[in-house]
Amino acid sequence: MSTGFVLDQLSAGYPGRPVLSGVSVDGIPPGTLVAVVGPNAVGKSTLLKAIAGLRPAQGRVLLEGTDLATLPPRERLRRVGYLPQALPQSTSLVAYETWHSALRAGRSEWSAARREAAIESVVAALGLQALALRRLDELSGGQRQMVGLAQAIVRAPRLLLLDEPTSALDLRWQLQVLQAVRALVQQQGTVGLVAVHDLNLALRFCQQVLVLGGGGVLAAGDPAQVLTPALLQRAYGVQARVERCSLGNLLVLADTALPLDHPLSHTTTTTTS
Ligand SMILES: Nc1ncnc2c1ncn2[C@@H]1O[C@H](COP(=O)(O)OP(=O)(O)OP(=O)(O)O)[C@@H](O)[C@H]1O
Repeated sequence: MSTGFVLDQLSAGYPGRPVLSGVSVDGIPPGTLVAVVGPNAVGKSTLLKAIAGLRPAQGRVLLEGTDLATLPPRERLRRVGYLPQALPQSTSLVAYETWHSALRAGRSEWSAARREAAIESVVAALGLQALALRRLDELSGGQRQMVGLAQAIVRAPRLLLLDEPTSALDLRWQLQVLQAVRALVQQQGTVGLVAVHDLNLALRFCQQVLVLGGGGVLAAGDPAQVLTPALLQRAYGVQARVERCSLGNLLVLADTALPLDHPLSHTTTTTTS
């Protein structure tokens, strides 16, 4: 029985607008956090939605040897946790109730005690104690983003898809959230795909990176090897350096935006059909 996560020739898009064509990813082992990166509109959200089963797609998504398209919707919901890019709706429910709803929908077989324990564990991991009894319509954008993240994680999915989970978070919470997500992924043997714009977060927290470009995969693998100045120029149309900081961590320093018509700029590339 094969383990981990495989994308086999996945194509997805919108009526009259193909976005991704033939995206393949070799077996990603359990316990791996993968950064999905690339310029605006390249298809990061489309990819995560297609994997989650929220957009029609051609090709196969295999998780632990199972083609997700063959699963009944309820079972797919159980195995796949998805955090959309949009912040959770502002409702009068308190955060704790939204986590319970997520468990009722995705883990109805769990006992009440197990559900309570799952919520407590995620609240502790993300540091959300102060938010548990707050109404969503009284929270800031960043606080709502963290509540939504807990909803995706609390069901202990085997595949976690997070679309820009740190976009509304301050510096401290970006670190706290990605540290917690990486630890959960490793402890639970989950595969996590996280769309991020901040390449330094990808370098710091993700074991693999998937760089999208031109309707497919531009590069994939160990972030420290993949995110080179040449790749950054090709993918984003920027001149950038990758240097080690005083702690020994690699950092991307983007220096110059190349002109839009620069021959190596991604902006000259169109998506394939
Ligand atoms: N509902 C939709 N209908 C038609 N086209 C769409 C729809 N949603 C997205 N698109 C188009 O699909 C392409 C990919 O969008 P997507 O949101 O996947 O990009 P992204 O890489 O996540 O971008 P960003 O970094 O800006 O969030 C874009 O050209 C976008 O305009």
